[in-house]
Amino acid sequence: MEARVSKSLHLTTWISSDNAVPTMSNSMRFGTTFEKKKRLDMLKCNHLGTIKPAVGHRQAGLKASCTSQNSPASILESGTFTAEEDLVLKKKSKEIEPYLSGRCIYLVGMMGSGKTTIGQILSEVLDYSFVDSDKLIERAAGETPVADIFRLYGETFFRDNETEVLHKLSSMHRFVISTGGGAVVRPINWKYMQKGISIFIDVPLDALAQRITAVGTASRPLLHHGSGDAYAQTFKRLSLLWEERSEAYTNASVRVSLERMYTLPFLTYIHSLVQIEEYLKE
Ligand SMILES: Nc1ncnc2c1ncn2[C@@H]1O[C@H](COP(=O)(O)OP(=O)(O)O)[C@@H](O)[C@H]1O
Ligand SMILES: O=C(O)C1=C[C@@H](OP(=O)(O)O)[C@@H](O)[C@H](O)C1
Repeated sequence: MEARVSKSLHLTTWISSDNAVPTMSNSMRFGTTFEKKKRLDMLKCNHLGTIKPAVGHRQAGLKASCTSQNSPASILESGTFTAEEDLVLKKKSKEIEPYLSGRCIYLVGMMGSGKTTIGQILSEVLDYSFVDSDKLIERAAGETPVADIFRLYGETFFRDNETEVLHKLSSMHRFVISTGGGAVVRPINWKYMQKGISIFIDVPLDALAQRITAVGTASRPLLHHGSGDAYAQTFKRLSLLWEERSEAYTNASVRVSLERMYTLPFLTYIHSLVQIEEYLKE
């Protein structure tokens, strides 16, 4: 099956050629070598592949996000933080801004470490746009969920497209990018991510296994398992992946360890910003 589909999803047109942020009309286009059924899916879904532009000046005060459909318009305004915490986060982000110079922020870390959750809030605080690389891959495949991409086309196909997505994103500015947990394994991906600042969200495996067991493994094909104790199996699989990947995570510019504070959201964010600041001022 894998051999019959395009090697990549040709994510060509959603980034404008002059390296500016994508416009509302920049949508993903799909490869011409896809098998017939896939072409039909693509035609059906072609209108979905749009990334909203970075909100440079907060005209609407809200954040464009690939995953915003079911979220409150603004997480910062949703009561996640107290007014005081909100102010502290905004003050810190203002201090960082001149050093950041619009560079993208890549969040890396194991499945369930909170890359998406943290990334959405960081993007709001920094007045960046947020994007989840898995969502871009899914979108380019006609809204095919990651689990189905793995099942239908295999992991190599998924990884090739992950690399292509990161390549395209590497010419962007003012994006916080939540990457898939395995994006760190290919050295070429680091070449792209090093155009921006990468943050490794380091969470203990037992906390990851608890979170993932709570939400199930349906969307995480590498953790699918049969019957038996779900927590034990998830923990075991995460441990194996960790053995393969732990070294690759050390390539990140910054490590945010949530070992002791992963249940305190505000500290997570301020800690991430302070770590970015320290790195940028080095
Ligand atoms: N700091 C945190 N404390 C507790 N649970 C969290 C935290 N961050 C994320 N989660 C939960 O863990 C799960 C995975 O988070 P997510 O942001 O999707 O991780 P990732 O993008 O790294 O896979 C979600 O159910 C989310 O609500
Ligand atoms: O660790 C991995 O190899 C993967 C992590 C997933 O992303 P999250 O880390 O967002 O769950 C997704 O990219 C895919 O299922 C593979």
